Amino acid sequence: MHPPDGPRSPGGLLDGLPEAGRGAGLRPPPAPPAVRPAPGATVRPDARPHRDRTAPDRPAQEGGAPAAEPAARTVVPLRPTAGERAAPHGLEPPAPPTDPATAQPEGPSHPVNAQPAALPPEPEAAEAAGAAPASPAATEEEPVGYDPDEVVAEPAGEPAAEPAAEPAAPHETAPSADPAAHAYSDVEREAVYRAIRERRDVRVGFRPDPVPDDVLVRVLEAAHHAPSVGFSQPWDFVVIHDRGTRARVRELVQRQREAYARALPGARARTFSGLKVEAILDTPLNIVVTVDPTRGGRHTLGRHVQPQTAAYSTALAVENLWLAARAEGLGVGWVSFFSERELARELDLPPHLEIVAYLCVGYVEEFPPEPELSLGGWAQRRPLAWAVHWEQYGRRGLPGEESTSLLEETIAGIGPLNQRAVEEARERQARMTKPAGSLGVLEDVSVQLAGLAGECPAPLPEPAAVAVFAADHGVHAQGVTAWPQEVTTQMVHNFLAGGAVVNAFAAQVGAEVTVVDVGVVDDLPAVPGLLPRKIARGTADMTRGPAMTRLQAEYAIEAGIEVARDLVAAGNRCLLTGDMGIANTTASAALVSAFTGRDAAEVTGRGTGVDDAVYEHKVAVVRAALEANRIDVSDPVGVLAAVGGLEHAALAGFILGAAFLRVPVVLDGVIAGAAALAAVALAPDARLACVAGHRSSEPGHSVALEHLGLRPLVDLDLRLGEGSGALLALPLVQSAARALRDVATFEAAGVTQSD
Ligand SMILES: Cc1cc2ncn([C@H]3O[C@H](COP(=O)(O)O)[C@@H](O)[C@H]3O)c2cc1C
Ligand SMILES: O=C(O)c1cccnc1
Repeated sequence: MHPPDGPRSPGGLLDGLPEAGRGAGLRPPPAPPAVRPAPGATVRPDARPHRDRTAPDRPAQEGGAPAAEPAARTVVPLRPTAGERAAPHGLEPPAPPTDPATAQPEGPSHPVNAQPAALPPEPEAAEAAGAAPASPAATEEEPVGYDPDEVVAEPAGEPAAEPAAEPAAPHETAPSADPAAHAYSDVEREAVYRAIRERRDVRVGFRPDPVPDDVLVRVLEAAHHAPSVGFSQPWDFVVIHDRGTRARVRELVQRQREAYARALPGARARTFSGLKVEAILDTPLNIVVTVDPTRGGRHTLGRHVQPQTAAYSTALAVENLWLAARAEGLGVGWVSFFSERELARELDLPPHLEIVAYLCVGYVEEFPPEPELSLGGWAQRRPLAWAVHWEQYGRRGLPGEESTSLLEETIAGIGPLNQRAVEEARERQARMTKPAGSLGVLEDVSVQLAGLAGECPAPLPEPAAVAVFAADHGVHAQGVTAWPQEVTTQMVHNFLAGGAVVNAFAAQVGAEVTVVDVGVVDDLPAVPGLLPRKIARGTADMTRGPAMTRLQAEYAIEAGIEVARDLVAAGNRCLLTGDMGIANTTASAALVSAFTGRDAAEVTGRGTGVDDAVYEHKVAVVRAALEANRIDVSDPVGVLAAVGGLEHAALAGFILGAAFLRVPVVLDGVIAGAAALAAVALAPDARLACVAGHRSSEPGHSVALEHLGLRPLVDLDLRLGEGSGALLALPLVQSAARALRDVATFEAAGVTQSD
């Protein structure tokens, strides 16, 4: 599946990002957040340390809507901006630090195929960089004996090994000024980090060779030295060689695997069918790791408020076992496709035990350089920078970097198409066995996808995921729709039960449906498939002032960015927009009018279907909302806050997130079009990641598409939303990509070209 110009790296979240795209300037700092909750319960705490918390509250307008005028904002300088950094998420592996004990790696890690940033270099590299080689003492084998006293002081109190280069006993060493005096030698540390880096969940390529008893004891000793809550050591290890037992366990696993496969959307199911999930019979032994949640008696220190810490402790034992196994050259595969009770019965375990892990252990032909699921395209490694927050969740940045908001970082990372890939794609289209231009708009789509991915041909845009952002609208109170507000909640339940149009279309084209609650009035159940990201219980009535506070709009945008990141990290290569929110065509019309300058009457449609009288009223409501708020298109977040919905803001973030990740985003109807106007106002190059799935019959949608310069792929008088139009376009986008990838050239197929 490599492009014709030779092998490439496995392809990370940010691979192919043209450097030109990294330095896009930041917008001027957004105007200050008016830190006030909207009427109704504000669900997210409305403050962050890096945002201005001192902005005085404004008196609420009648109806409780927050005031429009912003107060002064504390601007936190960004040093450097994400765009100025050499590689915000580490396109390069880190340069070897000269002293890994103290030096910070220069550059963050490659998101997929390099060492994590915190991990020092290979031993050779460390030595080449001037690190001291190991003394012979360091390589002498220590007997691995079990000393309970050692472990009582876990984990911080465990005696640190003396640096190998200075073999003096700790009590003889003069107090050192160096706080890292107890660090291991470079070589020892590298060995620790190497085991962590190269540990793999192995499922293929096991050898039948038996595992010698002494090796197995060492590995189990390592597991047994794990930290545990209240030093309860709640684990046990059942070592299984018996082939009959393993064959029966494998049958249980097979059944679960089949049930899981049946629940997968098409594209996922295809990838999954090629994935191995267990090596129960391929390995010479299996180890069942159990937890006894009662071990240690009634008063186990630390467990009484957090009973789950017993299982956590046992998981730590599994990790110790796994790392030790890696050092011994043993592969370990953790099988989780089983019903715990079924397996416990099969293994005749005492009923008070629970199973934490079922491990397949054996020597391997090789350790894959990356997780098998990453190499197989199932999921990708999240960059460390996504996971590190300073002082408060949401303030991101790696140590040594200035923290930045997700929105600022995302905007700064959105760039133009990769021109080399664009030209290669155009040139290839001209050589494909078809008359030039005969695939019409699909040729442009294929070129866009190549430019976006930075490689020609682009990866196929599958698997694909539609995110349906759901929220309610204060403007519903103005009587702009025939449907009661509770239909938003009811439809969310319908989506989750698989009964809506979005589900039917997604099933047809093999896409996954994720519903995101960013602002539904009602409480929603915690169920798989629903992401709870409620920012507020609906917006305020925009005819009386801003629909949201600025901070709520920012939170919603960031929620959308996060959803895009998560879906892409989970292996999706194409995102689709979806929406649900009774009355959201009214907010869409206001946004389209605000961003395009067109009159309310030109951009307001009948939504779910309203009669002439309600339609006239709806136009007047849109106009009133635009008059009640200060509209400044140079401040897109402010516009979203004024007349948008929480789902519009989240969709804008979702589009920005896709553009940042250089993954195509197929837009649905008027709600997505309105959100895309905001996204493109924030980052003009975000448009390059967008494919207009269809043209809805809402007039505001055509206006938005025209303003965005996007040509819709499907035009079928749809006016539903939910993601329906985007899903219908998905096979077209995928076909465009596949044609560029698979169609032979005239030279290759021996077909004569026209003169
Ligand atoms: C049963 C039902 C299912 C829907 N699915 C999408 N929408 C669409 O219609 C709503 C917007 O239209 P308006 O602004 O006229 O209220 C949104 O929820 C949108 O997703 C639906 C609407 C209804 C009633
Ligand atoms: O065209 C749309 O996107 C649309 C129309 C009506 C209701 N919801 C969405």
